[in-house]
Amino acid sequence: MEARTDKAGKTERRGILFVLSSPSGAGKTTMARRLLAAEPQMAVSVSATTRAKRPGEVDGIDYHFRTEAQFDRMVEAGAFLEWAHVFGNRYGTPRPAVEAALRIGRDVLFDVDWQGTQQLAQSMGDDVVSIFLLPPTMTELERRLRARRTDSEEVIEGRMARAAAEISHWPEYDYVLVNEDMHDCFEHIHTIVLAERLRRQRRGAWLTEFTREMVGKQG
Ligand SMILES: Nc1nc2c(ncn2[C@@H]2O[C@H](COP(=O)(O)OP(=O)(O)O)[C@@H](O)[C@H]2O)c(=O)[nH]1
Ligand SMILES: Nc1ncnc2c1ncn2[C@@H]1O[C@H](COP(=O)(O)OP(=O)(O)O)[C@@H](O)[C@H]1O
Repeated sequence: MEARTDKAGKTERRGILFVLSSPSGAGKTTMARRLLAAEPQMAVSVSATTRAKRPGEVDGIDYHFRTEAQFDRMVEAGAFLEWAHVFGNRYGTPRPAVEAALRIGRDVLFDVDWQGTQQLAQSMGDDVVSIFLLPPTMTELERRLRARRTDSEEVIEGRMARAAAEISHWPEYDYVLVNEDMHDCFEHIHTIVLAERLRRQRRGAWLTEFTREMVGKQG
C-alpha cells in the first residue's frame, strides 16, 4: 500500500490511530464498517483474544483467536501495543501490523475498550484520536442488542449490566457522539477523521517545507 505523499514523494504526515469505543450494541461495528467503506486506505487493527470464536467469526479477520498459553507467550514477547482483561477474557492489539501501517503514513482504526484506549494514548500520545459512542437511551441500547439477534438472553443481560460502567468512561475520550440517527453519526465520525488529518501539528514538516519554498520563490 502506498503511503500518502506530497509532490516531492515524502510522507506527508504520520498515520493517526482512530479509536472507537462504546458499550456493546451502541453501534461501533456498524460505524467502523461505514468508515472503512468510505476510507478504503484506512487499516484496521485485528486484535488477538482468548475468547471463544462465535459462529460466523473468521480467525484473522474478526480476531486472532488464541489459547491462554499462546496469549501468555505474546505478552512475554512484548508483542502487544496494549492488552487488557475484558469480561473474563483477554484482548490485545498486536504491535507489528500497527507499526507497519503507521510507518507508511496509513491511518489505523481500533475497536478497543476504555483500558485499551488509555494504554494507546499513553504510548502513542497525540497520534491517538479517541471517539466514544453513546446510545440515545438505555432502552434503545437494549433494543439494538436484541435486534442484532446474535446473543442469548443471558448474554444480553450481561452486556446491559456492564453498559453503565463502560459509559462512565466517556470523559476520557476526545470526542463523544450520541448515535441516534445512523447517517448523522457516521457523518460526524467522518468529519472528525477528515479534520484530524488536516491539523497543523500533523503536517508540520511538510508545511514548513512548502511555505519555505513558496516564500523562497517570491519576487
Ligand atoms: N483493550 C482492548 N479491548 C479490546 C480489544 N479488542 C476488543 N476489545 C474490546 O473488548 C470488548 C468485547 O469485544 P467482543 O468480545 O468482540 O464483544 P462485543 O464487541 O461486545 O460484541 C469490546 O469492548 C471491545 O472494544 C483489544 O485489542 N484491546
Ligand atoms: N443509529 C442507529 N439506529 C438504529 N440501529 C442502529 C444504529 N446504529 C447501529 N444500529 C443497530 O444496532 C445493532 C448493534 O450495533 P453494532 O454496530 O453491532 O454495535 P456494537 O459493535 O457497538 O456492539 C445492530 O443491529 C445495528 O444495525
